[in-house]
Amino acid sequence: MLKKTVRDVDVSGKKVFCRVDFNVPMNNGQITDDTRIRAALPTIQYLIEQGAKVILASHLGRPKGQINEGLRLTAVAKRLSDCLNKPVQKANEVIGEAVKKQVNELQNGDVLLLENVRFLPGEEQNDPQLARQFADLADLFVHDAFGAAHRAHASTEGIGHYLPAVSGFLMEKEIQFLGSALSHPTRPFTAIIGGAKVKDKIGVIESLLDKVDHLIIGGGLANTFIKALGHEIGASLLEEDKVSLAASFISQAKQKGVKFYIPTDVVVADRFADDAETQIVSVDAIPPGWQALDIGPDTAETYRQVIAASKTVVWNGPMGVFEMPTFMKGTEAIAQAMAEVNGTTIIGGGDSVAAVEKTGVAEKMSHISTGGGASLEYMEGKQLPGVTILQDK
Ligand SMILES: Nc1ncnc2c1ncn2[C@@H]1O[C@H](COP(=O)(O)OP(=O)(O)O)[C@@H](O)[C@H]1O
Ligand SMILES: O=C(OP(=O)(O)O)[C@H](O)COP(=O)(O)O
Repeated sequence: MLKKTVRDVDVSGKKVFCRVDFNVPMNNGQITDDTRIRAALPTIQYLIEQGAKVILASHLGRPKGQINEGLRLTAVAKRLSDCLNKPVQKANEVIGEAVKKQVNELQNGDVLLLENVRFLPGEEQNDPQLARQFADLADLFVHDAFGAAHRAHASTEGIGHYLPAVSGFLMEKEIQFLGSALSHPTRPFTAIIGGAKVKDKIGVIESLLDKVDHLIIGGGLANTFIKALGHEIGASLLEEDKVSLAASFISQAKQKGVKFYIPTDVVVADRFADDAETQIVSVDAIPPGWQALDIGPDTAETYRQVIAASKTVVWNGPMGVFEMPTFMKGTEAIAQAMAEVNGTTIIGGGDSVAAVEKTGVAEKMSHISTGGGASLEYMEGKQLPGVTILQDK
């Protein structure tokens, strides 16, 4: 079903609540990759040019309904202002009297960024009262946070019950591209899944097994599968209650004729630090107390060959803790392999995109998606709540 976009409505002089995904990778208060900010600029610039009063809202990280000084959006407002080449006002709260006053003082074309919406527990609970408070600030809801479209939260879904809701340009572009590239993928079709959001992503594997020819597992997610094979994984990141699910995916893959790849060797470290002591070990020889923080060289070479022979590759989730140079080689190898594919390559997710940017091969990808979990769920064929809530054309 086609959804209305910001082009289909009159925004001039209107107060527009625009949800964006400014959940950017940060290190010590510094933004390490601003792809998600730049990706939202076309919608924001359009709203400014049309003379809307722009109220931007985003989450940053997972502060779990509490104020977390390290997760304020101050640096984001500054970077946005630099990108737009115009002042961006920043609210110190998500909602309340001070925010209302700031909104009421906005002139046409002004931009105000609210504080991290996840400072309030009502955001993730999709509390109707909070959604109503957001809606009361504005005349229209523009949803441009594709990366958070799989979340039914107050600022991504709830608000749409109280205001006319349309998509922004980024949301529109992501859905169009992913829809057409993945409806009839050229084969072999390979999906690569890694990263640390194991609970969120492991479920996606079930439906991917009906779609792909090869499924490659890496990153923190791989440990749950290594454990499912019966190996000890020391102090590695693990989702204990997902081990039997992981085992069932390994046998389902066999039945369905899907080639399923789990690391055969890993880089282990004696602690979670760039200057830790490291070893490359087989997955059946992870020493007690050590943690797997990257795929090993044999695994990277196997994965490279599978990727190189594919015609469609979708990748979400780094192969290791790429933020630390010591554990970046696996992710780098996969990024290089993706760059050499003669076919369609799609990479999604805040950290995955940052990793590809860091490796310098971003321009070689067919599509860089701002959503990791969102693009996986979209690929599964799931209805994304943040899209469903938008008005039909
Ligand atoms: N073996 C590992 N152990 C712990 N964390 C890991 C491991 N491999 C990758 N990670 C972490 O996963 C994070 C990214 O995961 P995720 O949020 O799922 O990806 P994305 O943002 O691309 O969707 C990175 O911060 C990275 O350091
Ligand atoms: O970073 C995001 O997702 P991603 O890591 O799947 O790309 C989005 O901003 C959603 O964040 P969330 O997974 O904390 O809801």
